[in-house]
Amino acid sequence: MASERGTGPGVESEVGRLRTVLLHRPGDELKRLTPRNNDQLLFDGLPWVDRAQDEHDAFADLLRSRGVEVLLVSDVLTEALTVSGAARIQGIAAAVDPRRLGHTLAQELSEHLRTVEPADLATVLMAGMTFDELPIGPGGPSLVRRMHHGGDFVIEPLPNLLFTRDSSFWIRDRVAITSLALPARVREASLTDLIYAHHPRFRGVRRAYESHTAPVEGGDVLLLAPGVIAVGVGERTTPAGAEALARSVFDDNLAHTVLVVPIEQRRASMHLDTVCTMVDVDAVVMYPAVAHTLTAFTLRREESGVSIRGAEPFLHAAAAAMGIGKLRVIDTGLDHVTAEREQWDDGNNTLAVAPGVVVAYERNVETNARLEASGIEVLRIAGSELGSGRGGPRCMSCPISRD
Ligand SMILES: NC(=[NH2+])NCCC[C@H](N)C(=O)O
Repeated sequence: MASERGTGPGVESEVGRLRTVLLHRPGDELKRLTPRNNDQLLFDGLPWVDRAQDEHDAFADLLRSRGVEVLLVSDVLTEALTVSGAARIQGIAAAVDPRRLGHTLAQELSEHLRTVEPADLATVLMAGMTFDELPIGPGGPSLVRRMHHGGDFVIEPLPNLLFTRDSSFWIRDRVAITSLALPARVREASLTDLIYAHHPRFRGVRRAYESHTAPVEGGDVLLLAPGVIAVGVGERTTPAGAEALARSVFDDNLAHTVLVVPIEQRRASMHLDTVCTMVDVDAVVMYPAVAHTLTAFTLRREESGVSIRGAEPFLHAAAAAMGIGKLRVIDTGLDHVTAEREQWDDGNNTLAVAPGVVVAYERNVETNARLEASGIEVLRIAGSELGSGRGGPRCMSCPISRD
């Protein structure tokens, strides 16, 4: 079981020594991708699954070699489903959609899934199910069953589960279950919700941000310093989501300042962490094209309510909120084309395992060289297959405990 307790949960920064992290080893859900559905499922190609798993294993091993405890979604999900009947009911209810299946089939399928072993149920919840795979006999007549093609999904697969950053994140000792913006990802949060509600390891953990309406995704949330959070607003997190998150962290005393950062609404910059991640307590790596144009609204908790200032340059607003003279930007100084290519390949999407030590994709040769020239230690991983989902080391990890 992955449930022996290591360090207690809690995350207050982007860079404190990483103790425990939640990853998802890509599995059968990636085998569902075809040239017809990959766009909708938010992959830019069809990854070679075995190789993606090798790359991911190397990523997890690298983290372990640095003393990080790695929890895998499939393990904690299976464990939660094993110990809790309520978890099973919750997972099944979120996966079986009567609007799509009709009542007859939805009921039959739910009944069947209640009898399935936890590990197999976990697989169905992650990898989905096709009509061909429906294990149940004809039962009552179902027009739905007759009219769908065998390869159609009875339960949609969740290939983006790989990006554990987006479906939950921690602020201090609380976990936030996010509200994902795009249909292909909405159900992911039902699994993180289930894990944190029912896994014995997380018993008693309180929630942050309980709004399940306005979209907020973890890739948009950066914990710049204790009490200071940056939230990107663009393709995923909405203004209403950022506002709701700010109010909620103020109410719960988890932060005093939230910087709301508008980012371009396009795929290349879908989350704030695709253009900016922290590499040290006072340093970020940023996509050069936006480094000096990014702005921020500063929301502050005041006695009289919430004040809003700005927008003003992000780097100034951030340094002021963090109480430091200057937020260092590692100047990747790249020419436009290289910078754009490496941004697309998640060169700015680094995961800090300690201040000044980051995991990065090896393919972003120039960005990594600049990071090293600035004194940052870069731990390189392969990502030729993992990267086809457009996510790097930060997106693929949800820190649960940092010093
Ligand atoms: N935090 C991140 N940048 N996550 C990347 C998520 C990639 C995923 N394919 C999506 O489009 O949603």
